[in-house]
Amino acid sequence: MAATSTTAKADPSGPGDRVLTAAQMRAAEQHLFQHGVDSFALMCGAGEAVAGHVARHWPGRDVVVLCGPGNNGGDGFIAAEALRRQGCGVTLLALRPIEAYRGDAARAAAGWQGQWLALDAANLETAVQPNALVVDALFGIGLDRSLDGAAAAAVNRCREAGAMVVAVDMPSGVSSDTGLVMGAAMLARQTVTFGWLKPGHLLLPGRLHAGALEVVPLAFDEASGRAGQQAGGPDIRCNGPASWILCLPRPGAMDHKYSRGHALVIGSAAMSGAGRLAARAARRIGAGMLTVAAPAEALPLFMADQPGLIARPLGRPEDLVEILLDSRISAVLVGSGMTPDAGTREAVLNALAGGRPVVVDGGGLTAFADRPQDLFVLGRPDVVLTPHEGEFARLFPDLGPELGKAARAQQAAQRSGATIVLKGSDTVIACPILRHDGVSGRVLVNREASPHLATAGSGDVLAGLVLGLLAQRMPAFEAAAAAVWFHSEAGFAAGPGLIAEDLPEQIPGIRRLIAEV
Ligand SMILES: NC(=O)C1=CN([C@@H]2O[C@H](COP(=O)(O)OP(=O)(O)OC[C@H]3O[C@@H](n4cnc5c(N)ncnc54)[C@H](O)[C@@H]3O)[C@@H](O)[C@H]2O)[C@@H](O)CC1
Ligand SMILES: Nc1ncnc2c1ncn2[C@@H]1O[C@H](COP(=O)(O)OP(=O)(O)O)[C@@H](O)[C@H]1O
Ligand SMILES: [K+]
Repeated sequence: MAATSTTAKADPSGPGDRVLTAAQMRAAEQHLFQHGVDSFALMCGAGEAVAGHVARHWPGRDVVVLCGPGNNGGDGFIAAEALRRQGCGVTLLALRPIEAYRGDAARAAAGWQGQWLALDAANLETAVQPNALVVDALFGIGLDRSLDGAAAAAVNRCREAGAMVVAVDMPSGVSSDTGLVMGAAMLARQTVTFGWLKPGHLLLPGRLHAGALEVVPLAFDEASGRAGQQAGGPDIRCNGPASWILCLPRPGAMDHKYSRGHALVIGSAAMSGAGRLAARAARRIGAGMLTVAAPAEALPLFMADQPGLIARPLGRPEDLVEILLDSRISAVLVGSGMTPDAGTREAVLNALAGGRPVVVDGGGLTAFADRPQDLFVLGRPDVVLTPHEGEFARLFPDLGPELGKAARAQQAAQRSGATIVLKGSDTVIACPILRHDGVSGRVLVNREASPHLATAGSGDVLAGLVLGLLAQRMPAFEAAAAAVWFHSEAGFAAGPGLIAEDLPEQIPGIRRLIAEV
């Protein structure tokens, strides 16, 4: 079931759940070197770990090792020699002549006792036979341009031959910071990485190229991870209960329905289903009280669906202002199922002016496409914007995919002053608050979600989950992250054939499992 599988999925995230960019990784490495760790010993540890991984998964199999020009290639030489010594048939193809290697990679290359073959078309064709086992040690975190020439030919040959690829650190061709494919990229069955996961292992399409992940800690420890992240860039982590469980609301004996949070959903007549789904989700995640404010003609639909909610008519914009005079309302959702027009814009602005935490979703986001600045209320991290890619592009047209999803969400959070949930199979949650220790902001990447969530109304459920947690006074970044996690767990639990209506009904079971942790 979902929550158990998530526990299993959380294991390979290495020491802690940090995710380091290439620059942070290099800073972590420097920290180790300053504390007496030898760089060649680190490379030997990496290469031997790769050899161990291959020997464990494919005992006795012949293997082709492809070595690039830098330290990733260095890891490859060490792995190749370790496998050769264990008696495996190893064919090694190197992108450079041996005399071109420098530093630790040169030392590792000198230790290779087998035949030196150039990585060229002829050798590739001979060595990479159908179903070959290939260790990809071409490029790791040092990839700085698109693959071409022999490296691109190696990717093509492995693909043509249906080779089983084990990637060293990164599948070559995938940017470790963005997860984007640079020209061409290996499609690995498994990736063995060092220290911590990199954003490119989690973000699409990199996640699909990396396959199953194994993180080998080597000498990296908490202090070097912290030093790495403090060197610059965001504090990126995998989204999971560790990031928010301490502030997940739990009802107590002294609670009553109002103290558990009074959530307000602004519903629409045109697409009432969105508000109904969101309301259901907010209640299932624990909001004690839920009011829907919607055009009078839609109210019977809400009431028939859910006898436990309160429905109030919303005719003129002032009605919302009046409803918000009720100080017990502790969070508001606006935009789900609403048309992106001037009326919706006014509703969003009125909701924001109410001073309560607000989730702005769907039409509430697109309504600001031609004036995004009007939506950006700086200093309001309790405002959560939940765009999918299309909505994001309308609000932040200059933050294009080439920046990578983690950086895009982080920059959007800084610009808007709001908590950002950039949705997808690799949903990223970004906090606008800068940390005191020089780390430029917190970012969580949701590792995986059920593709069955790609169905109409699923985003409305997510918005309702965020609302329900905000209403219970969970801090916005944690509420958004927990909602994304519950949503993806609900997707796994409901499984094939799920419709959005199923998702809120999965929440109590998942919540129960969390309580047991
Ligand atoms: N940083 C660490 O903490 C550790 C790093 N190790 C290994 O070292 C790797 C990083 O090594 P490097 O910094 O040398 O980087 P890489 O070996 O990933 O690649 C850099 C080299 O490739 C060249 N290059 C980059 N893109 C290219 C392209 N598209 N076509 C042709 N050449 C290209 C660069 O000019 C440079 O020579 C890691 O990925 C990992 O495998 C491990 O040995 C142990 C720990
Ligand atoms: N392929 C996918 N795999 C996993 N999750 C997905 C996938 N596609 C969409 N989702 C998730 O489903 C939800 C869809 O939201 P959204 O696009 O707003 O749809 P709607 O407005 O129809 O509810 C988001 O939470 C998103 O992260
Ligand atoms: K690689």
